[in-house]
Amino acid sequence: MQAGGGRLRKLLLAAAGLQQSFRNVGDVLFHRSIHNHRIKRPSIVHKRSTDILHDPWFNKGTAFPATERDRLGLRGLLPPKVMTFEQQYERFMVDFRQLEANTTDGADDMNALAKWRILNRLHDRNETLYYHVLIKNIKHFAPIIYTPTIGLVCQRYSGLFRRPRGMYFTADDRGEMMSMIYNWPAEQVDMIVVTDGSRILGLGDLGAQGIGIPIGKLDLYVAAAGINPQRVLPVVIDVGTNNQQLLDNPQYMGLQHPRLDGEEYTAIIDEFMEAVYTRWPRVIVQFEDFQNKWAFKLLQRYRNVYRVFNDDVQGTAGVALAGLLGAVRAMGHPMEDIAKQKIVVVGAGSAGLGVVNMVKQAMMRLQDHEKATNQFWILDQDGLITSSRKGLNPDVRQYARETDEHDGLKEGASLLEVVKKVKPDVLLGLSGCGRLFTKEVLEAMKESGCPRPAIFPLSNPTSNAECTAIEAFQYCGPNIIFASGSPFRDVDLGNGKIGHSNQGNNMYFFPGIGLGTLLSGARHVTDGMLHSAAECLAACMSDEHLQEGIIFPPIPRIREITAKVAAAVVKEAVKEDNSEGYRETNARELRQIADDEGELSAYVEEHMWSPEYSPLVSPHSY
Ligand SMILES: NC(=O)C1=CN([C@@H]2O[C@H](COP(=O)(O)OP(=O)(O)OC[C@H]3O[C@@H](n4cnc5c(N)ncnc54)[C@H](O)[C@@H]3O)[C@@H](O)[C@H]2O)C=CC1
Ligand SMILES: CC(=O)C(=O)O
Ligand SMILES: [Mg+2]
Repeated sequence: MQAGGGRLRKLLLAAAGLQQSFRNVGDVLFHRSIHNHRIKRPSIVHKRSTDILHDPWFNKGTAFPATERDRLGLRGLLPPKVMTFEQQYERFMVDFRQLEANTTDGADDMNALAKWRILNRLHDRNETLYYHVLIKNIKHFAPIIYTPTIGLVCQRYSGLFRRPRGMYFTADDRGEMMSMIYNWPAEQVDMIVVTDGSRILGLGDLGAQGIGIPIGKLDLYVAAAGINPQRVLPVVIDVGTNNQQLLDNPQYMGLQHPRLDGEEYTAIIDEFMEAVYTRWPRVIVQFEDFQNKWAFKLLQRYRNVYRVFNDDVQGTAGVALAGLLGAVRAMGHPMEDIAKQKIVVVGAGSAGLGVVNMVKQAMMRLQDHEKATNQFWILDQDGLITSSRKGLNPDVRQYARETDEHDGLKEGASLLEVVKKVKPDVLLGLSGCGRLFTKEVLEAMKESGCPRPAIFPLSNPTSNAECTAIEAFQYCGPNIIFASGSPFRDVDLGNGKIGHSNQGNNMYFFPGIGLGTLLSGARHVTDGMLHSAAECLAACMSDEHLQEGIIFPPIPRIREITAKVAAAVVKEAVKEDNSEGYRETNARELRQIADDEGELSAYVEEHMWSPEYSPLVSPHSY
């Protein structure tokens, strides 16, 4: 009997063990008591003792209350003092501030890397506290877990790697991906950010080390969009690298052969997509930092089949469009006047072309501007693109300037020549090439005649920005509207005046697109949803702020702004009849909710995860 009971217990334990390998999806759910009190529902943990302390999802460290210490076999395994969540937060921040104070003489990047290490260790230990720290200090920490520091982290990732995060699919996994995907411990995944590491920020091909970017983007999904961190998955698809330094580096942790290309490459991405959508049919996949050669092709290949978008092409476009609409209003014109702006874009890659396409569509939407393509002058590394350029792909050809135009600009004209002749209103950099907006270029912009020229050096990280905020204000004058991809400090213009430095980064956009797509259950991410999001982001700014040159909301408001953007996305998806509903809310109910602004924002906010501890109960203890 006893032996049989023992076997049964073993079987039950084995079953529990199996469950252990699947994390308990910790949606924050509240129960309303009969007295209408909000009571936190417990999470069931299929672990005990030190296994709980080593699981960042369940670990509360010193905050485990005495009852849980008894219930979960933790008594004696922690220092005696039971701390509150806020006390833990304070303890972390005190320690962190001490480090900052003690390393101010260190090199900037060492300082930033040290901060990243500390945050990363907290992430590994206690996810709830990590996201609390991140959300409360988003302005201070976004530059660490995201651009610019994450660029440095990616460059050094083979050395920095300690504990795995996310999944690696490689060219060697062909034929295995459909089963590999089940190695991921979460039963449900809502958001995947995937890169092939081929163009990480403006830093080029970093191969498997590019995993830092999906991790950073998904941290923002959690912090800004309230996506449950148990339901996100960062992925790198490693098809090799063409970066010679990585190929030669014995410490490099990726595949050390040249990148696969052509049909071999697409077969790998196809297999990955099929695997992902077989296991999680409703997941949203964000493509990130794919080289230009593949970014548009993959987007076209999948956008009508799966719930996907490309952040560099579409996210950047959305944020740049919102910024330009703001700049037009700051000039004292109505938004529709965007159609009259003369826009010089440096960089004809995924981001540059994505922006131009979306701004063109906005010009046509807002002002029925048939010749919208005429408003753009696009340069790449060979200078101004004209119709006499050989081998132009059709996406770029539509914007190529005619060489017989009255301004007399020739094929390959330099940026300085273009700015001098065109006298643009907007100068936008998405070249990945630092310092292209030279003193002379900026001075020429000052002479353009535009009362408030927009200077947008959007390339990342900071070292790749086309100019700094100080340079822009110094050479182009105090009236400019300035936005950069990575953050710069505001500039002291003297006489108590401030030159505002906006961060024009897709971080204001992609979290709302992802959240809105999720909560609407949209079948596809449509252009209409992207435009509604951009117009919503632009509308977040008051005329007073715009007059001061502030065209994007401050980073600490990112969660509130993301909720608004997500609501605009849900509304548009419903309007387009592209929405299937989400969880218990079906498409019909969602239509009713979307009709009422208050109900819609409550619906969005209700579904945003916040870092809070929930009581833990173990099946072994009842
Ligand atoms: N602020 C933001 O939210 C975002 C910024 N970016 C940044 O934009 C940059 C470009 O990204 P992608 O378009 O994806 O790269 P890409 O590689 O697809 O395109 C780069 C383009 O810049 C051109 N270029 C390179 N050197 C140049 C030079 N010296 N003069 C003129 N043009 C030059 C290339 O010919 C190419 O057309 C990166 O630094 C990236 O970090 C990208 C996405 C979002
Ligand atoms: C911000 C971003 O997506 C990039 O620089 O690639
Ligand atoms: Mg990117």
